Amino acid sequence: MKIAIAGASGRMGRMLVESVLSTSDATLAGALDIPGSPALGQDAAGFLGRQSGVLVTDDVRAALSGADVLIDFTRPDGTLAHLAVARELGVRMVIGTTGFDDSQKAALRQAAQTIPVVFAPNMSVGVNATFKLLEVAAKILNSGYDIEVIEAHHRHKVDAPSGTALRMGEVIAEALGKDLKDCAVYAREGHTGEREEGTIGFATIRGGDIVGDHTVMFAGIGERIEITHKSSSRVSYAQGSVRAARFLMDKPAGLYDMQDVLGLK
Ligand SMILES: NC(=O)C1=CN([C@@H]2O[C@H](COP(=O)(O)OP(=O)(O)OC[C@H]3O[C@@H](n4cnc5c(N)ncnc54)[C@H](OP(=O)(O)O)[C@@H]3O)[C@@H](O)[C@H]2O)C=CC1
Ligand SMILES: O=C(O)C1=N[C@H](C(=O)O)C[C@H](O)C1
Repeated sequence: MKIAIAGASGRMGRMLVESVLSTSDATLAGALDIPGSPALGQDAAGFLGRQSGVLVTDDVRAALSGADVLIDFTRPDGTLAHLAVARELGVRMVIGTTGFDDSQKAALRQAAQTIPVVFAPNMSVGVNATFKLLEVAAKILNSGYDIEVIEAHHRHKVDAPSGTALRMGEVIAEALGKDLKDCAVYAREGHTGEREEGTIGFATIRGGDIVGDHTVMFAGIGERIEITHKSSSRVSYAQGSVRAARFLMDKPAGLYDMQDVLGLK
């Protein structure tokens, strides 16, 4: 697999460069970053003290020209711009970026009619297993339990709640036969009144270098159940992304997620 990486000098981009270079069936085919990035013109593996022979560029076409798959962990507007070029060139995409609004998600779905795309808010096997556990828990604890999703991330994260927390909410809502849009409570402040039955609450913590923690609490009377996943390194996201790239190699156009990649559907 010839893999290009967008956001190559970002936190995930660097982890992806390292993962691709250490994967025997993968080669680094391109490294993209945003215009003005100090990484432009540098070797993509320079931060590791290594030479990959791939220079970081802001020329999307050049970065994608020799690639089978683009792995993109950037920002929604950047991802959609890269997706337009990937679609033209027939390059598959693995998208880990979070924070898309509904119209941006619609644009993504449309592009996936032409090229195969894996789009997932969390590429780790552990989080995807947790989604399954939540589905089971929500079905069993379907009444008498108040559901709260609590997430914590590093101080640099720009979107909230995290894409993973939102997906957890969607998985739970779906298991309960609801739409998250109708039952989510994203903020509480001041005189909020009592908790409304059947809602799913979200709480966000931002601080330091926390990689990514998610807890779902099912709070009943006399007991509560908590299902927690904690990331201690971004390596699981990067390895999941490479696995997703491999999955896409023989897939037709369409929108896939990590549950498809891991065979959990
Ligand atoms: N699905 C998953 O498993 C995971 C998803 N994520 C998501 O991935 C995204 C990136 O996270 P992270 O690596 O921590 O972020 P960083 O800010 O560290 O990296 C983002 C990279 O993209 C570049 N960039 C920023 N804006 C644009 C743009 N408009 N167009 C092109 N490139 C751009 C940045 O350049 P510059 O620094 O110069 O601005 C940087 O190189 C986030 O949305 C995050 O939530 C993160 C971890 C796991
Ligand atoms: O920004 C991050 O760091 C992460 N973002 C993803 C999200 O929004 O869920 C995945 C992971 O939690 C790390």
